[in-house]
Amino acid sequence: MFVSELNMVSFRNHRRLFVDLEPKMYRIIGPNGTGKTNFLEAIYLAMTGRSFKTASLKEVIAFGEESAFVAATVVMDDFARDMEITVKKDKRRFLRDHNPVKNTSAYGRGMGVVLFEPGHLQMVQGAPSRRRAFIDDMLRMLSPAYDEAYTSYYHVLYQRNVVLRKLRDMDLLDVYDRSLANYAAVILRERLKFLKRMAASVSTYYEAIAGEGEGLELRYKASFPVVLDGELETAFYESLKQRRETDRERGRTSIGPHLDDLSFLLNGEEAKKFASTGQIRSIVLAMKCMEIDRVSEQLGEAPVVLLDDVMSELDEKRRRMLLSMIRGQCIITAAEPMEALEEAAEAIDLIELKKSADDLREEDLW
Ligand SMILES: Nc1ncnc2c1ncn2[C@@H]1O[C@H](COP(=O)(O)OP(=O)(O)OP(=O)(O)O)[C@@H](O)[C@H]1O
Repeated sequence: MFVSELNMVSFRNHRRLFVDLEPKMYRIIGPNGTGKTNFLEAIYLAMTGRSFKTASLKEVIAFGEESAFVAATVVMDDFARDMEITVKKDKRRFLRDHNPVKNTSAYGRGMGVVLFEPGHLQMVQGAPSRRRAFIDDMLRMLSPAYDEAYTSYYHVLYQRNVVLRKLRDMDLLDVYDRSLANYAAVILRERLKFLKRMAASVSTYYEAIAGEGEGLELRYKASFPVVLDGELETAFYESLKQRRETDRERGRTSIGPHLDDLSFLLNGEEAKKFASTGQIRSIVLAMKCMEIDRVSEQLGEAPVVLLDDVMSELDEKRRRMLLSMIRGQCIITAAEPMEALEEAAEAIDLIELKKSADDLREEDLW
């Protein structure tokens, strides 16, 4: 899969930019603040309908403008798809092959894009939300059923929390508990199935990167007692029911997939507490390699890979390992030139692109 054309207008600091791309590796090297990450954000947004920088899409509108526009032609299975997003202050429009699409799930269906940015290096030691986000983002891309359960779960969770804080309506709370249990069971089953499948591949990658014969294991840490037979939904509902009073005092739901965590064990010890910086980087890299593999396997073709400023965080061996994992289109940003990139990737010059986009006529863009 690859992006063959990318077009943006009033997108962050890019007033106008148009580029033709091929299914190969590109590098964008330039000083801080030139818009390298914004360029990757535009690709990610055009493919998925979501930004990896913000939940509030209107932030992508260039300062002082009324709207932002980003469009990409994505070639998948030798078939070109036109993806187009317009964001205004109070509304947004998603078009897939020129047809309006209501939600991001339908918009980005079948699109494969893997992002690796410095924040991901916090996956092992950072807050549990980072680990959940890693699994959730991947599963949402791979499984429409997961995506649906995930969106519904957070919607119901919000409503349950409102009832806990403001109302004393037990019947309503019961309706939310049953609904939450239904979505939680889907989320949990899919997460556990996924972890079981990916554990072996992550540990193989880890050994290849670290090369020290250390065993890496992944463990799911649930916030409530998990039963693994068909009773999961009922068991979670009962746990929620028992917690109603405590949850009411706290004003929030104290168990569920929104609080679960993942832990990494190196030779049986918690990596979060004991691993060295190098070992932690190897774990994250192993997770990313697994992600690229998994998305390729699911889609039957290599995803678009976006590497934002991570090369300088990796040593030469890990850089080369990562580059060797990438089969299809990949766009890599860095503030400074580096040997591995000069050899492997073609340059994209944002300044030159901006100059040539200035020559485009208005009607070519909208
Ligand atoms: N909505 C917006 N409108 C205009 N400019 C914006 C907007 N949002 C961010 N910017 C500008 O974009 C620039 C940051 O761009 P970006 O993060 O892509 O830089 P970068 O080249 O990746 O830099 P670094 O190497 O530091 O990561 C900043 O100068 C910021 O002010």
